[in-house]
Amino acid sequence: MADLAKYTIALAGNPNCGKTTLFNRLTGSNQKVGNWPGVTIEKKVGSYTKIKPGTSGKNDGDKETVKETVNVVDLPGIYSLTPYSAEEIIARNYIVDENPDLVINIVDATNLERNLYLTFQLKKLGCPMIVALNMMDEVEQNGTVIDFEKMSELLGVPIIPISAIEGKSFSSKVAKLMGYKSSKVAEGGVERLIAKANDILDHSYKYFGDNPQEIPASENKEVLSEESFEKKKFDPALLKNADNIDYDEHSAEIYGEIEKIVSATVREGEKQVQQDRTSKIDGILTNKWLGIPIFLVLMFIVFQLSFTVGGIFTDWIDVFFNETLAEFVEEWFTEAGTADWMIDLVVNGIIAGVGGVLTFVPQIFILFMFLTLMEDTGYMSRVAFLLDRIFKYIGLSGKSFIPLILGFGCSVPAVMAARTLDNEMDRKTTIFITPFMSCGARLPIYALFVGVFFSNHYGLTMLFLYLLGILVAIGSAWLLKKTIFKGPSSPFIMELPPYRLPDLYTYLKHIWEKTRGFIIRAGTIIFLASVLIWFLQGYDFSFSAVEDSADSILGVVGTVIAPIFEPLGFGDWRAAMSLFTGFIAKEAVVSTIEILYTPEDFEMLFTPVIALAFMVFTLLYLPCLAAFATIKRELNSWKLAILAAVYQTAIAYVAAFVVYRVGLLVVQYLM
Ligand SMILES: Nc1nc2c(ncn2[C@@H]2O[C@H](COP(=O)(O)OP(=O)(O)OP(=O)(O)O)[C@@H](O)[C@H]2O)c(=O)[nH]1
Ligand SMILES: [Mg+2]
Repeated sequence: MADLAKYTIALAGNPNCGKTTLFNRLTGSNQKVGNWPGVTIEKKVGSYTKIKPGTSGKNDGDKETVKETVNVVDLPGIYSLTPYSAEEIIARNYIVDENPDLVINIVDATNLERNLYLTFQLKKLGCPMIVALNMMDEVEQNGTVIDFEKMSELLGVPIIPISAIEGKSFSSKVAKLMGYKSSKVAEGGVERLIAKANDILDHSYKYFGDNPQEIPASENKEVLSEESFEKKKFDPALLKNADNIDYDEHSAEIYGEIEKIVSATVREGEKQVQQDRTSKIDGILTNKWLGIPIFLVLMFIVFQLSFTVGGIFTDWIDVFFNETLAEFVEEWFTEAGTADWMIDLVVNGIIAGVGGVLTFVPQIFILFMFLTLMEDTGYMSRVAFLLDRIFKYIGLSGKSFIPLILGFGCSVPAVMAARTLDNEMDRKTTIFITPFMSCGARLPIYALFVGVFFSNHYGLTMLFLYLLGILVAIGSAWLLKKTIFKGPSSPFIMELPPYRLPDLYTYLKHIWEKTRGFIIRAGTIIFLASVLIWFLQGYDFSFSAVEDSADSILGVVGTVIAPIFEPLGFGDWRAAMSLFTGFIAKEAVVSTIEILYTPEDFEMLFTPVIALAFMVFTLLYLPCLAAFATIKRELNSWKLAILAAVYQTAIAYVAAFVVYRVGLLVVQYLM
């Protein structure tokens, strides 16, 4: 098999038209799909293999099968080739500069008028292309009929109707089970699309030019002989002018043309299934008064579920690590005559540290289930819409809310998602405030503390922490927009996609990927952090073992630092050091606590008020190393990145102080 890719196909289309869904189907990848525009912000490359023409003589002894690799590039969505924001420029430049051998232009068939504009521009550019008319399942549900052949003739490009979500095999069966009306027209569409793409690649058919007459009619396509076969790119000279083309020239005429094509080829159905469903659901979920309370109640339910349902599994895992596994290893090692320090490292370092984090996998899993569902159904863009009113008031675009919600998962992709904001000041502000959104890695910290100190009010305490994060983010945005990132904000133009059932297969795969990521972190970075913490708490500066961990390296350093946190209630050196290891990864706070504290000490040194102040501090203080590095990269400035970290930590300090003091007063007067 050839190692180097022989061909490259680029997937181009409007935002939210299903490019990544198709990409995942074509290449077996698992890139992020979500029901809102602007999910993909970087180009992603995957590949599939095809058989080299003339080599597939199955029973022909002479000819072995030679496979060729076709690279498929998933691009961010664009409305036109005159792009505005960073991720649109990536997509546009890829098509213009990298000369892909073929562009598959994915068109949302439920929204032809808007989507075909890009098709016209791609034609203007002159690259070889096919149109994949996606979402055919939805088109058919409405009873709409499209005359593809005629449309293909009028447009001058081959058109293949597909339903990327039904894709192939397992997924399509699950899609049906989930209530998807499978699309008759699009059945096998993805396979037909691949065949057509291969056909074009094999024969270097050139479908391009503004002039449909130039497109070879199917019967007199130039078929290359096997010997003379060589990869032929379309004439790059055509693209030399790519930068000089005024893509928006004659846009009124183009829209006129599109209207003609659509009215000549589309017979609208009677029903408007998606629209009706969407407006019904939106009547409640985006209601002016009910919208936000419903969102809060949903969050509360999720936290409560993660505690009650996840809690059952959490207990089992806890018993497994702290009793079954720890005892087994200890016995086994003792019998084998393993050195005491080694037993201590494995049992009290690794098992306690890594196990302490893994205990919370079920809780994380349930939270991810909800967040992913929010993203996949389209509810997330509604929340953005609801909060737009508040955001507008503070001068920030509602678009900022998407990176913010992604921040509930992990700050790294969330900070990157701020690229979708075209306004530079809005983008920087969003990057600054995204880490205030409580990421998944912080959940184990709360789960640990809330489980011990607030088990009767689990959902409420969690909701309080998450809301505090949101409020601090909003307040900070207001402050930043008034000071260092002054400037007008761009209007919110995100369209609300129709509600869609997620494709169960992709959905489960996404949750699994996220959970797996969490488990892998526990096995790698938390593993190493646990070993390090174990060493630092067991040895002093001359590397000799210490009896009392207060004399250890960690103990000595911690004792110097701890007074800083005294006013916040947790001036204990162990708590202080856990905040430091938390910079490596947030879960390491839990590992450190598990390694350093005995359960008795833990419950004695923390009270509910101190626990709350501690959680508030971990919620708001500087994010982990990976997030910090991302912030630095995206802001492209050490100065700003450090400023962000200092700002976040200062806010955390003040907030934890307030919570602690107010908490003490409340306890004093009420209890
Ligand atoms: N009903 C239906 N939904 C689809 C189909 N293809 C994609 N979707 C859904 O459309 C939404 C958007 O899909 P994506 O693949 O993320 O779209 P994209 O074009 O990559 O979007 P951006 O990366 O934001 O530009 C998701 O909710 C998909 O599940 C389809 O054929 N039928
Ligand atoms: Mg995408």
